[in-house]
Amino acid sequence: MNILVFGGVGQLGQCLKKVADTRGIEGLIYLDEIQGNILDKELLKGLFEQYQPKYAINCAAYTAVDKAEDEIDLSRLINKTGAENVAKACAQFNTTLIHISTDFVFEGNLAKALNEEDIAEPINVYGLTKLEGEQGISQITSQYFTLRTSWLYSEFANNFVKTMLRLGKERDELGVIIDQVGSPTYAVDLAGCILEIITSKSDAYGLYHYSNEGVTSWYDFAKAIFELSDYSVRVKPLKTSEYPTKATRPTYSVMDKSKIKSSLGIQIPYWRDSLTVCIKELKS
Ligand SMILES: NC(=O)C1=CN([C@@H]2O[C@H](COP(=O)(O)OP(=O)(O)OC[C@H]3O[C@@H](n4cnc5c(N)ncnc54)[C@H](OP(=O)(O)O)[C@@H]3O)[C@@H](O)[C@H]2O)C=CC1
Ligand SMILES: Cc1cn([C@H]2C[C@H](O)[C@@H](COP(=O)(O)OP(=O)(O)O[C@H]3O[C@@H](C)C(=O)[C@@H](O)[C@H]3O)O2)c(=O)[nH]c1=O
Repeated sequence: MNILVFGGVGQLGQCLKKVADTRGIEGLIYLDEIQGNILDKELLKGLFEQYQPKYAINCAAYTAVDKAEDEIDLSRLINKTGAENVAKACAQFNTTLIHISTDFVFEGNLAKALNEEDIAEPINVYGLTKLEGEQGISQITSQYFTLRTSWLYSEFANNFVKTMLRLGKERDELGVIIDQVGSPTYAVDLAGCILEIITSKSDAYGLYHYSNEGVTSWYDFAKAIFELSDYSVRVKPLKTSEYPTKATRPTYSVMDKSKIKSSLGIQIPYWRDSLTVCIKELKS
């Protein structure tokens, strides 16, 4: 069984490789942005003809949240048009699409865990273009799983955990935002979830929320990163207004994961337990 992985050398792509190799799952083809450029329809057609994939996993995305504010066209091209291109190829070749989206589709102004039925009202360009991608896919094929996730980190590529550890080596004190709350997600856990969906051969297609269990702020997350890594960095709590960024981020972006647990039987680890695993991997 062939499985095409677009964005196969990004953070989630590398986590998929790690988990698939550990579990002995074969057939995944990891494509970088040249081998599997989701903007090149002819290239996609050739790949689908060659591999006749049962699944395509779309991890390819424009993920630079602040930069997206100045690069709306490029962000939309990759997150909307690119996702739609993959969906069209999937529809043509009877391939199931597994697509990844984000908690940043929500405004995040309510202290409530949001489910898949809640209205998405993005407050930044990245979130808007990811929502457009989700919507485009659902109009092209019914054979898709879109998984919204949040605050991804891992031992691979760039992410908040690795940024904190890098800055923690350079500075004695760091200021980190305390009034933005969400659920960190170990990308290795998300990769495991994706592979469970594939191996279960589920046809319960649709939109799902997946993050690690529990809720925290970026500040508390940073504190936990340093505690578990035995770094003696002082972390200063900042209000959002004290750490200006180009893109506005949701204040409360916690997702309700009941649907993925009940419909697909996915078990989800608690964020701090998974962070402990990741920090151990980074130390080893
Ligand atoms: N990171 C996070 O915190 C979160 C991510 N997500 C979503 O999860 C998914 C995976 O994210 P993550 O692995 O962290 O992101 P990464 O940025 O690590 O990986 C995305 C990959 O897509 C590649 N890419 C960009 N443009 C194209 C293109 N035209 N064709 C093919 N590949 C392309 C990038 O290549 P290059 O680097 O060369 O541009 C990169 O390798 C994305 O859909 C993202 O929106 C959701 C919530 C949180
Ligand atoms: C580096 C740094 C960041 N921050 C804040 C800024 C921001 O509010 C928060 C996280 O910053 P980052 O830029 O690392 O993360 P950011 O790019 O906002 O992360 C988001 O990425 C996209 C792709 C998603 O889909 C989201 O789920 C989410 O993970 O931490 C500090 O307060 N202090 C710091 O030293």
